[in-house]
Amino acid sequence: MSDAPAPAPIVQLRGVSMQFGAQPVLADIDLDIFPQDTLCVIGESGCGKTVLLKLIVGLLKPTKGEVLFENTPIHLLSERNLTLLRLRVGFLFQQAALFDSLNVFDNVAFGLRAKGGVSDADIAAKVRERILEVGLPASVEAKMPAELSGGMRKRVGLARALALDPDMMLYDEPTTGLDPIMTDVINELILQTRARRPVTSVIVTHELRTVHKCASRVVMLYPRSRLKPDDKQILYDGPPTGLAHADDARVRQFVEGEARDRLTELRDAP
Ligand SMILES: Nc1ncnc2c1ncn2[C@@H]1O[C@H](COP(=O)(O)OP(=O)(O)OP(=O)(O)O)[C@@H](O)[C@H]1O
Repeated sequence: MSDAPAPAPIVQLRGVSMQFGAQPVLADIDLDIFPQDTLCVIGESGCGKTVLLKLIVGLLKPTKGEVLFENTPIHLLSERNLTLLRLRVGFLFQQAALFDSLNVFDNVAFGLRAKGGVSDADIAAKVRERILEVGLPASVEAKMPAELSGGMRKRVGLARALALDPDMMLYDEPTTGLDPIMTDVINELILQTRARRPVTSVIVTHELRTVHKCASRVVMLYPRSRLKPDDKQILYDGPPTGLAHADDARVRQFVEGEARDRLTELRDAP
C-alpha cells in the first residue's frame, strides 16, 4: 500500500453558505476537490448545484464562509488575478452559451484571442485541433451556431472550453436535452479529456449514466429548505458504486427516481 500523502485540494469550500434574499440555498458546505477528481454533483432541481459551480470560480460570492483556489481565498484576489484564475477554468454551460453572432471558428478562438499573446497561426492550429478532438469535421468552422444541432453546439462549447488547456473543467448539465447516443458521445468526450490531460472536473448532472461512466466521486446535495437547521446538506460523498446502497434513504430514493412523498410535498408547497 502507498503511504503517499493525499494531494492538496485544488478547491476548498469552507463553511460556505449562500442566500438570495430570504432564501437560503447552500448552508455551511465543507467540500475539498482534489486535483484530477472527476466529481459529479447531483441532487434535485433547485438544490444549488449551479450556484456551487459559480462559487468555485468567484462568479458568486458566498454569503458566509470562503472558497479557496489552490489555498488562496478567491475573495482576496484582485480583479486581474480573478481573471487569470478564470482563464484556467473551462466551462460548459447547459445551453453551450455560444456567441450567436460568431461562427464556430471565432467561438472556439474567443478565449485564446482574449488571453492574448497567441499568434493567428497558433490560434488556427489550436482551434482545428480542438474541433477534431470533439469529433467534429473541420468544415464546421465556418458555420454559425444557429446552423448546428444541440449535440454539435455542446461539442463546440466543449472545444471552446478546452481551447485554453484548462486545469479545471466545470460542466453544468452537459447532456441535458440530448438523445442517449449523443449523451454518451459527451460522456466519452469528458472521459477522453480527462485521459488526455491532468484536468480536475466538476460535473453537475441529472444523468445517472454520466455519473456511473465518468465520476471518480459523487456528491449529493439536498435542498436546504427540506432540512432541519443542523442537518448536513451533503447527503452523500463517495464513489458512484455506493449510491444504490447508500445508508441514507433519500439518496437511494433519488437514484431510484421515485417521487414518493415528494409529489404531495411539491403540490402543497407555498
Ligand atoms: N443570481 C440569483 N439570484 C437569486 N436566486 C438565485 C440566483 N441564482 C440561483 N438562485 C436560486 O438558487 C436556487 C438554486 O439554483 P441552482 O441553479 O443552483 O439550482 P440547481 O440545483 O442547479 O437546479 P437545476 O438542477 O434545476 O439546474 C434556485 O432556487 C434559484 O432560483
